[in-house]
Amino acid sequence: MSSSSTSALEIEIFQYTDAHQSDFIENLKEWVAVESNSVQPDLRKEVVRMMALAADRLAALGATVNLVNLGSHQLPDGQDLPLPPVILGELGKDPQNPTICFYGHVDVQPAKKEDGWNTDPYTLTEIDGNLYGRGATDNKGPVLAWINAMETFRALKLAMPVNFRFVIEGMEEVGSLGLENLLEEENQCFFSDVDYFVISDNLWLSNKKPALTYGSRGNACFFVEVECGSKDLHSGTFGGIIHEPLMDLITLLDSLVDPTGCIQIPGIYDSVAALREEERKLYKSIEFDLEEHKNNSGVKKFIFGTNEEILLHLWRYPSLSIHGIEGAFHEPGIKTVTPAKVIGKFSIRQVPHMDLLVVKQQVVEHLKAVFSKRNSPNKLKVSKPLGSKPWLADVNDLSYKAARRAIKTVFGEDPDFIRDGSTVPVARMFQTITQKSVMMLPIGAADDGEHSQNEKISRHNYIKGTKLFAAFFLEISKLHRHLHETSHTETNN
Ligand SMILES: NCC(=O)N[C@@H](Cc1c[nH]cn1)C(=O)O
Ligand SMILES: [Zn+2]
Ligand SMILES: [Zn+2]
Repeated sequence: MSSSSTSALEIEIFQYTDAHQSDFIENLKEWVAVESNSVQPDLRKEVVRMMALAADRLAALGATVNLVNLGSHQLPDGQDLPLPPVILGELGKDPQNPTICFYGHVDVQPAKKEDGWNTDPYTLTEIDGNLYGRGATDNKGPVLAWINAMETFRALKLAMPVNFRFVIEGMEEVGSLGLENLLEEENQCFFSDVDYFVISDNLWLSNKKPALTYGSRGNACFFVEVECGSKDLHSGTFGGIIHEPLMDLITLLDSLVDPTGCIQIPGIYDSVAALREEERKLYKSIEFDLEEHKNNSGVKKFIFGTNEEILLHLWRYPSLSIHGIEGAFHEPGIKTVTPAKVIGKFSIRQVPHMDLLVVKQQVVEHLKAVFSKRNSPNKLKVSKPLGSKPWLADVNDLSYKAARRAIKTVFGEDPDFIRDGSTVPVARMFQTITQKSVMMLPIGAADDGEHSQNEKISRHNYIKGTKLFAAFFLEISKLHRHLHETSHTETNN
């Protein structure tokens, strides 16, 4: 449905988009077919191939594309592995137009059919209006939707209403390695004329209602390692007479959070920004369907029972999750061995105004204190391999106004204004480094299953997302020009 204020130009653009749905879906099929998994080193060549495909598509639109080499990084075994290049692309330099920098990533989380997928994760498959495949929503679909919107203007021979800049990376799923340095280096060059940053790498809060995102949590990832010696031991020969590393580790992991979700590390909540009354009211007014969210998760019961508590704990309080134990036996069957070294992996989602250095110190002190009570002779090591800060935007920025109007035009309703419990490290990087406006404009629905089995984007969201981006180009162009004409007139008077 389109609102009554849809212009003739928008109608022409939307009709083109509808008529070319199959082409746009074919493009997504081609991208999903590339197993650009950035987590597994032996698939790095596929990430590099994916970057080249994305660069070609931008170049076909007439963009100048630079594949920037980021050097290499060290794997846990000490081996050096080249990082995939980052795409810096640009199209348009009209001084009358606003310059929008779009960020996206084309690497994906790992996926195997045997993990429980109903279809091959690398063959985009449409079932009941949903397009299933790894990366369909995170993040290949949204990146292509932006490109489709540009392609529509080009195909209809319409003047581009904005200047485009692109940052497309291939290491987002492992913490955007190497990106921050590049952004700092390019701040006065590539980013110098950017007015607005737009990121489309998160989901709506609802399965059906569009959203605009003005905040995301950061993340501090921790490894806690316990080692008793250089080799695994037979539990019949040594069990009961040694301090087993896995027992030490389980005690340490068990000490982190209580069953109400409250983090047990002393001091961790000390600097969390106090909740303001307007904020509480805002949460009350958001249309959030707790039952729908529960169904999307597949679990029977959440820790919290009200919308407000759930949103507070997802968006503006820290949370701690345990992700795995390296070195512990995890295959089917029985193995009566005690591992010599185990590494527990957990992360703490950061909110304003937590400080990563302070958090690390609190974690280390807590783990050491718990460990010392066990009188274990084993070696304890704690490290923080990755840390990203939270991000919070000003919803009065012009880009939010433009996006809100575009959403109303395309979806016929106002968006929810939401924060995101997950982390898009680049949002905070753009904001801190460039001091420019950053907005997250998601097109995926809450049930898209990012990082999960049977990830999808619906045909509806992919196509409407394409229209949304096109409508956004027009709205931000209008508002930006108006603002600059007004300020120019004021200066002259
Ligand atoms: N859609 C964004 C996303 O899923 N981001 C990851 C990024 C991350 C954070 N810590 C390590 N990686 C997320 O888990 O939030
Ligand atoms: Zn993503
Ligand atoms: Zn992701």
